[in-house]
Amino acid sequence: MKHSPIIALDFPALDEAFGFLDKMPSGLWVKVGMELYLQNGPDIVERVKGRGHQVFLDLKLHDIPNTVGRAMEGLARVGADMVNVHAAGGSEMMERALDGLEAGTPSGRKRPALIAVTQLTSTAEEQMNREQGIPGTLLDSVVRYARLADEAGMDGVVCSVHEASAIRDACGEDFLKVTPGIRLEDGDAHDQKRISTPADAAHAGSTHIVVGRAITQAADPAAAYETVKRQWEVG
Ligand SMILES: O=c1ccn([C@@H]2O[C@H](COP(=O)(O)O)[C@@H](O)[C@H]2O)c(=O)[nH]1
Repeated sequence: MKHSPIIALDFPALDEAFGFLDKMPSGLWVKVGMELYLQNGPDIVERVKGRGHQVFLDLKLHDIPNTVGRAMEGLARVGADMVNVHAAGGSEMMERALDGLEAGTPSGRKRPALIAVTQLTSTAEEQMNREQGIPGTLLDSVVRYARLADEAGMDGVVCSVHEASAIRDACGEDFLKVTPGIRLEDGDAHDQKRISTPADAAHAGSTHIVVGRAITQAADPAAAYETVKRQWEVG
């Protein structure tokens, strides 16, 4: 199932993020990442949600199982709709993250979706082989992490569009495939290595696309958002 594009609110300050949102339609999916969260604190999530948006809190937790489990218990109270960890932390860490999230979610509130980052979209295969010491193809590594995440009870993964269809085959249609690295045709890749267009993402079976600079740095962000949304919906 395709969800609305998630806009990455990669701004340092609250007033910049809200200034941006003032120009955008209501009822968006937005992503609060480390930049905004660490400089503005947990309240940022409720404040963005108070404006009628759904929030993916992208903190990519990666630590020992006990630490991640306890951190997730706290994060469950912050009010995000989706949170994440790094699959490289291992199955025990992911299981403890899920336990923490379930324990911390206030009664009557839906548990946030929990997804695991496979290989960052800024990682290229050669770099993975050389720097992480993981041999073989990037696709194999991503699918392996996706299976591990599925077995640990995660609701889905963060991957690039290039791996989405293989993950659908391995983990099923309902397993979330949240895909950053989205660019409009001929857009600047910046630091991303595995990029794709919204239409490619729709064809590959992404369930969510995450779009930052292609919208936030556009001359007309609202128009750029509409273009992304149209291409994603039409596929
Ligand atoms: O593998 C990953 C995981 C997370 N991200 C995040 O998505 C956005 C992408 O921003 P762009 O400006 O569209 O490149 C950004 O917030 C990253 O932290 C990712 O890119 N890749």
